[in-house]
Amino acid sequence: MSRRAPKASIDPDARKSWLRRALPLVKAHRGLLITSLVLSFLGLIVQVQIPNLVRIGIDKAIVEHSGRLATYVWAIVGLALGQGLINYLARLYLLRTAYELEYDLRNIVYAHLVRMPFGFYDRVQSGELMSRSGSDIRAVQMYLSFGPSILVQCLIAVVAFVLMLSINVPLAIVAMVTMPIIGVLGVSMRKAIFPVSWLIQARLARLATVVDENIQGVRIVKAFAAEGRQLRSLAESADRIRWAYQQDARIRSRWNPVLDNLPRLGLALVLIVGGILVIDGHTTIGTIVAFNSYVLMLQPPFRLLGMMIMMGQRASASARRIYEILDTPSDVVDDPQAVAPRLRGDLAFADVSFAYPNGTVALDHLNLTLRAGETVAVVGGTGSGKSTLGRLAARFYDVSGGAVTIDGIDVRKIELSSLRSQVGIVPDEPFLFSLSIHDNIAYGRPDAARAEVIDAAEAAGAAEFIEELPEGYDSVVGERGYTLSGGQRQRIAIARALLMNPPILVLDDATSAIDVTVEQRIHGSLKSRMRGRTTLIVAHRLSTISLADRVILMAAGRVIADGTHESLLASEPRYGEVLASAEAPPDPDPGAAAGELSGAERVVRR
Ligand SMILES: Nc1ncnc2c1ncn2[C@@H]1O[C@H](COP(=O)(O)OP(=O)(O)OP(=O)(O)O)[C@@H](O)[C@H]1O
Repeated sequence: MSRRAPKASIDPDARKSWLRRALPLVKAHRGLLITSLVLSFLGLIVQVQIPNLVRIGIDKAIVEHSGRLATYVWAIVGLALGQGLINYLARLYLLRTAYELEYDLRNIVYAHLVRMPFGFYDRVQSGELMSRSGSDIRAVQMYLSFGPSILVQCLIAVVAFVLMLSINVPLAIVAMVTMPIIGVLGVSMRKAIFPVSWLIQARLARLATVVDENIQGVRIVKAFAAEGRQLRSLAESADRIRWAYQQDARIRSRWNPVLDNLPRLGLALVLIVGGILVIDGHTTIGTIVAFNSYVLMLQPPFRLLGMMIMMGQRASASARRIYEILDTPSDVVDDPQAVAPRLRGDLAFADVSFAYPNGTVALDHLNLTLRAGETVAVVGGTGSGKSTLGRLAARFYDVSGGAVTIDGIDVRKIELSSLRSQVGIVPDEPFLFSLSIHDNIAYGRPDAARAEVIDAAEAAGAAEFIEELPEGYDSVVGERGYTLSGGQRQRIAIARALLMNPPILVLDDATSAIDVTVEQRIHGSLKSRMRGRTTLIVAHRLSTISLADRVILMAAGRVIADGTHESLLASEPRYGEVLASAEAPPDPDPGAAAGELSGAERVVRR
């Protein structure tokens, strides 16, 4: 299916009101919107003619016997059919406008989200983002598309009132008496309901977060036998929602009977005043019947006024939240003079300092150079800044001080897409998509041939277990790849990075879940694949460190020692300490013989 780009964007001027900022989007679809509004106005004009025709039919054909009843009946049927057709078209165009607007809004928000830097995702909760890109977009869309249509429907009141005035002035005024009251009460009810419905939305979002965490974290919940606790937190959230819904029901049941019965009061008033007028010979029976219809016909638009005000309040709050995303600039963007060279792989950190957006200092005036083709293991205590090195090399974040360079070029001067295709990162908890294994490995190069995918899988030591799966490379892995063990997922992630053949490869604890014996087996192929490639390995295990030519030891965001494994072992007591704490205790693991540890098992062991 072809994808069309959004037809317009949101006005970037944050000083303007939310509606004015959204105007370019509405204008881009004005053809559809105006067609739907004109059609619904036409429909209303036809609709108000029907009671009038009933009036003439009763008065002429039934009371005065001066016309054929069938003529009026057919005319009414014809008008009703015409109105049905017009309403059908009006609704069709209105819904098309609504979904076109929603499509554009979704694409605008999503295009912005994918451009957001990592720091943004560190701050914002995924549940919150889901809600912004779901219900908030819908609330804005509803108001932009249905708002004008409700206004047009309210015009029916004006048209019908004019028509009633032309028939009988006093009775027209009587018929309209209850309408302003319905309007005012409708608005008051919505005002009373709005805070509660807002609370319901917020609590539903909270519940969604709890459910989301329960599902995402089900392995940890089960591993810690915390089902009871999780259920209690779920019940708490559900309870809060129940309370809010009860408040909503209380307000509605207080207001609705009044709002429902006011039109009946209108009918009674029309009957009594109209009845007197008929008895006195000032009007006809047909007029009373027609005015009855008008009283009933006019009531919904007046009630809609209240709804429109509420929709407006909700849309304004939703728009504010959406604009918050759109107004957050992406600080990691391409420099206008950025280049896209084929990199050799000389990677250098020159006096690099870096703090995460929350202020945590991760690197402190760090200096490190990796020559092209060199394999370096980074060792250090937890939180010493090892993983941060790879994230800065791929420019997931920008340094706070100093510079990261590749082949002497500052990474901020290299086009992001070029940089990221040439710096491959394999994290310790890789993310797999619920696609086939082939597609997961070929994620960075969707056009890769099956032979290349198999070759990468072989180098990563994944080919063997993949071939044993019932559908081999076409097996679809469960959501996030959870049908595979942790080590199997890691090997697929390594294959995914190797297939890209990047000149710089960062293995961030990427073999931590792979059983040592399996790791030993794939060492040969990994080593040959690392040859000629600059490889940075964040390592805890001796077996992994042995893949490297050189080892650096990190502490508190700095390099504190640099040398071969043997020289560090001999000269640097802190190196021995870090290794000892990482290696201990050797675990006589019955599962290890069969393969790797699953995610939950590893969590339990940690
Ligand atoms: N996204 C983040 N937001 C804020 N602080 C972070 C983030 N990621 C890491 N940190 C902090 O930055 C510091 C360095 O983290 P880093 O992940 O580089 O350490 P590490 O040496 O790889 O640790 P480990 O071996 O435990 O993975 C730590 O204090 C950590 O808490």
